Amino acid sequence: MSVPAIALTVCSTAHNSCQIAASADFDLNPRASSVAPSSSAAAAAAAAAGSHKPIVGGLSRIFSASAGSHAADLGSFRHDRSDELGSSYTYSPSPFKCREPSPVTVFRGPASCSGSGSSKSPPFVRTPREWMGGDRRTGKDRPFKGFTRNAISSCLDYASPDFISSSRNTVDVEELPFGLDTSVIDSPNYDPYAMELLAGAQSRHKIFCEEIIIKAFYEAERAHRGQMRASGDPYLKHCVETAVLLAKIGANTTVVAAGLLHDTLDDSFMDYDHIFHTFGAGIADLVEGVSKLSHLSKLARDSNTASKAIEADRLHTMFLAMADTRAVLIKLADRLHNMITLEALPAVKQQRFAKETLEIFAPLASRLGISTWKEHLENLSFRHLHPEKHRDLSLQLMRSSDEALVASASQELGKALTDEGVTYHVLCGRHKSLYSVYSKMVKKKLSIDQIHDINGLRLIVENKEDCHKALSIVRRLWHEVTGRFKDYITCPKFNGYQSLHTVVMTEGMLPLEVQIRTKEMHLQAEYGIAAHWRYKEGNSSHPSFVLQMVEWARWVLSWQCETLKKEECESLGDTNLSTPTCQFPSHSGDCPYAFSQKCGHDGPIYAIILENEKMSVQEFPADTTVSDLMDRGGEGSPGGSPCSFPVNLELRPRLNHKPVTDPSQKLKMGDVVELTPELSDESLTEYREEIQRMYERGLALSSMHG
Ligand SMILES: Nc1nc2c(ncn2[C@@H]2O[C@H](COP(=O)(O)OP(=O)(O)OP(=O)(O)O)[C@@H](O)[C@H]2O)c(=O)[nH]1
Ligand SMILES: Nc1ncnc2c1ncn2[C@@H]1O[C@H](COP(=O)(O)OP(=O)(O)OP(=O)(O)O)[C@@H](O)[C@H]1O
Repeated sequence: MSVPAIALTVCSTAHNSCQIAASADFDLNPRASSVAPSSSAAAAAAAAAGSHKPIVGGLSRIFSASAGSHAADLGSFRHDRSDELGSSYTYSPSPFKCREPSPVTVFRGPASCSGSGSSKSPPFVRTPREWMGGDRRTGKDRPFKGFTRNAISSCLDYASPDFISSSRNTVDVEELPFGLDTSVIDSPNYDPYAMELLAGAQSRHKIFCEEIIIKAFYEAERAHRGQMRASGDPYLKHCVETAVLLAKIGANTTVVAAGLLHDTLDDSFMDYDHIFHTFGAGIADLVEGVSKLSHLSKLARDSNTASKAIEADRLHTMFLAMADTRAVLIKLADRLHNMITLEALPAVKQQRFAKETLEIFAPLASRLGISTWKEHLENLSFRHLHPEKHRDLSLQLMRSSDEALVASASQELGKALTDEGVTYHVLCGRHKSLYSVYSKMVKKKLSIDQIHDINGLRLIVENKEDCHKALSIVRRLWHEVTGRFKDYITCPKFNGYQSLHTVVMTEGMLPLEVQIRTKEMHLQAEYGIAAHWRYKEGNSSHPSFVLQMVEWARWVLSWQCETLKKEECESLGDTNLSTPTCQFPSHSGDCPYAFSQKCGHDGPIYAIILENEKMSVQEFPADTTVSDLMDRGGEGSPGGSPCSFPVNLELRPRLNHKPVTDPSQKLKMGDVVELTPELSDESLTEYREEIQRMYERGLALSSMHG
């Protein structure tokens, strides 16, 4: 596939730069540093992602004390679905729930939705101005009025150059650019913690000052009010943290708003229509996409798909193929925050989530090129799956890696290159992540002392000649370790990978791997056949449509993450910010990224087959219909349906939770097909009788208890 190089370049290093920006937030983060002669992507991303302006004075201070440390978060976790419930849960359904709510959350205190659960009409049918009710005029009896208004005014004035000196620290609600639900703000049960969360988010990323984001925040607050996580944290915190993760990798307002609302469909009274009417189709579809992915993930977890390599691999592909890539991004952020706060769950569930994260979500992050998230997900999973190994290796790594080494070596090399007149595009470094070190030791049966790339530098120069000049400078600066030099430029790897590699000994007697390549070689190493995610996935051979799809997904993300894209383009000396010619996710016929056009007729389809509540991810030819699926009964398994039902039982297929009315309907990637044997009339009668008996027993019991 011909892929415009620059757009793809952006994605890759953009994520490297955000790796740096995000590193302040996570203690398990890969520590990376970079020096670039042109505007440093790292510094710029750090500035964009971590702008800590004191916009709400005391508020932001309160927040940073509590939310700045993720260690403090390690007590909370979102319970993912009904089966995860322990007996300690209380659950109070709202009359406004449009779909069966998932008992994911623990409801404490007044278990109402939006504080309006007792109202006769859904709160969101009122106009925004109607929300301004009585005490808006009087200004009385608003427990957190000043508090709330300060937060809001600060955020609205945030971009103003004279904000700091401005004496105006409140704003009238009339001035807000959209109607605010003041019933939420004024509710006697209102928790100031929500405003602290908003102010804290604003201090961490300026996107939280945008109208649409504030609006999404209030809707999320309304939806999740009264819901708590297992740790005791308000549920809203999870939504905010998910959105902050997205903001920090440069996601745009649509994605961040959908991140705030990502659990509303599954875990609150809110429905698609409400989100659609309030925010439009873009955000509503994304939230729905995340909900769909959550359901699939739950099915996969129940069926232990993570342990079945082929099915797990199909699942990655399916996730990318069936949903808007941005929904996958939100799901990944959701999972990352859940992993950060995994401690609150019982050990068995920690294991299950950690395994699924390692097998399904970390590879997805890798495919999308979000290396920071990938490493976090892996490290956190590793810590839960192998706590002792994690601890031992952490201790060993403290000896083998030096925080300052990569940064100082990078500076030293940068200076030497400049002195010798060798121009370069990027000079960056990284410390190998804990899990990556562990995997390499296991895979290659090595001790930690035999891992030479724990500290690494990468230099991207203009041409081959400069590669060799740079190599000789490296050799002059440090002692080269014998036998570690590899010239993949003269002898490219079988997949076309090209680069010069060497290992040198630094002053502190720690090895340092140096990779030197040109821009073109780097693109090949990030996006071509030699792409890093494929290299890391090892021998797995993917159909071409999967490769195209991953390329497309990565590119779309880089396009969605505007900040990063721009910075990265600049850091590679290119400002050609090409945008797609067609509207995501559909493509015009001539769109070079229209992978679906190419694979539409001959690419296989992966669908989820549910039988007897057991799930499998199966592959079918492109044109498979529901009736083909039914007819396959007996082909694969003697006397059975595609999986296990005997042919003499008529199956009642349901496609994506609805009965199939047209069996000639074609299956699509990611479809969920339920095959349930038809119950005989006698069985149905028995079921009805049993239900009647249960009902009567219930009546008798309730009359006994008055
Ligand atoms: N993207 C990409 N990177 C590669 C590929 N092969 C090697 N690399 C990079 O180069 C590094 C070192 O590779 P090699 O010099 O071949 O080293 P090795 O044979 O794996 O042995 P070690 O240095 O001990 O890991 C890896 O850690 C990767 O970062 C490839 O096919 N694609
Ligand atoms: N010497 C280096 N300098 C800078 N970045 C590097 C270097 N080596 C690898 N990277 C990048 O660091 C990220 C993490 O890579 P990781 O350490 O997990 O694997 P790897 O070193 O590339 O491969 P392997 O573990 O097989 O040696 C990837 O984006 C990779 O491209």
